Amino acid sequence: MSEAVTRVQVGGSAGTDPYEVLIGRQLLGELGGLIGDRAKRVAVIHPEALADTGEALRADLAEQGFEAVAIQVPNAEEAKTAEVAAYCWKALGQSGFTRTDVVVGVGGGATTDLAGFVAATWLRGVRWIAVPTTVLAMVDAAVGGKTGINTAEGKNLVGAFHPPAGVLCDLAALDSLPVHDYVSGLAEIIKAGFIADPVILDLIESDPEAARTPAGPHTAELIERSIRVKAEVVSGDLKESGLREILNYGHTLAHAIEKNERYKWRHGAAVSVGMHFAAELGRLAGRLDDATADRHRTILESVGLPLSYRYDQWPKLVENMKVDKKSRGDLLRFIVLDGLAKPTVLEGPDPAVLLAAYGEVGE
Ligand SMILES: NC(=O)c1ccc[n+]([C@@H]2O[C@H](COP(=O)([O-])OP(=O)(O)OC[C@H]3O[C@@H](n4cnc5c(N)ncnc54)[C@H](O)[C@@H]3O)[C@@H](O)[C@H]2O)c1
Ligand SMILES: O=C(O)C(=O)C[C@@H](O)[C@H](O)[C@H](O)COP(=O)(O)O
Ligand SMILES: [Zn+2]
Repeated sequence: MSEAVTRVQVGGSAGTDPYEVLIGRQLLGELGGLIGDRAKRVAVIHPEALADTGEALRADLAEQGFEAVAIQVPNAEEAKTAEVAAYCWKALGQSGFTRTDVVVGVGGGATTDLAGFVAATWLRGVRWIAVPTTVLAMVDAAVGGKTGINTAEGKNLVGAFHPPAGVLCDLAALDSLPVHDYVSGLAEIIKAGFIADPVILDLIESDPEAARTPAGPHTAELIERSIRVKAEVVSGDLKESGLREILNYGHTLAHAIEKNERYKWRHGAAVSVGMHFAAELGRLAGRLDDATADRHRTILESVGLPLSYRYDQWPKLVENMKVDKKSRGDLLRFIVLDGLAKPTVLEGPDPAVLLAAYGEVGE
């Protein structure tokens, strides 16, 4: 008997095509149907770490009658470059990829961001399907249509809003994920807890050690709740004209750290430090109560996420934050909390307050 599949709908308002996020096990049988009859060719973009998965998918799609190619890209952030995107465009061109053909991105958030970007830009936009294989990609990166690559100047500076035609979250994929990567994804789950769904925080706090593994008792619920938070936000504001900015909680500093580390840090680890900073900023700005601010440290630390970054790097981080997409002119803007699940924008904080908040984070 097949296990239950949960379906979460995304979009469908304001002229966007709705699509579904499927959460369950053994979901890859759904792929052919999502690709549809109009496609002749399918490109499966996958990272080196998932070479076997990528090849198995390609072979399966070929058996179903598609002209299927597998495009292997580097692991992690090394895939999110203009050079790798160009390599993928070349492979699509050589396969004769047309507007009815489909890209499938299988992997972590770096791979799905790249695959979505390649799909957004090829022929000015072809359909794509996300098959996220990390917890972070399931709960965040693969949902919502933000696609893109990094440049030397900053994180995700080149990209497009291009929602997928469907998202398949096969929980079985998480079993092969290194614990470091699993825990990194918990940062975005905790983010969803602080900005919108505090039950997420209660579930993690009930057994932080168990939350660190896919075998934990609340894994499926944590993933589903986080996807529902993301789905609701992006359904109301696909192109980030307002509400969607709350998903950037902790990201202003996080992206500055990632750039400073030349994209060698895991995104979730940087978001963890970034949320710690945002909590201190909220507290010092007089917005956030002490208990909720302190809760950030406790919960992030309890699952093994980092809280600190190098104090002496502050001037560089400030420079990096200026290219954050939420900036307007010379004004830095941060998402902070007015209380639990009450995200808001803090515009142009006093540099002294920013430094004081970083004083709590820097080591
Ligand atoms: N588009 C969005 O809305 C959005 C949201 C959040 C994060 N992101 C982006 O997502 C990226 C981070 O994604 P991530 O945390 O998934 O990291 P990742 O994609 O870098 O994956 C981490 C590592 O795990 C490997 N891997 C993936 N699945 C595996 C599996 N099942 N078993 C073993 N190894 C596996 C990858 O090849 C990589 O080496 C960042 O670039 C971030 O900017 C985008
Ligand atoms: O979907 C969003 O919107 C987010 O901000 C989710 C973030 O977790 C994600 O890291 C996103 O890629 C950041 O977007 P950016 O526009 O700040 O690059
Ligand atoms: Zn993120």
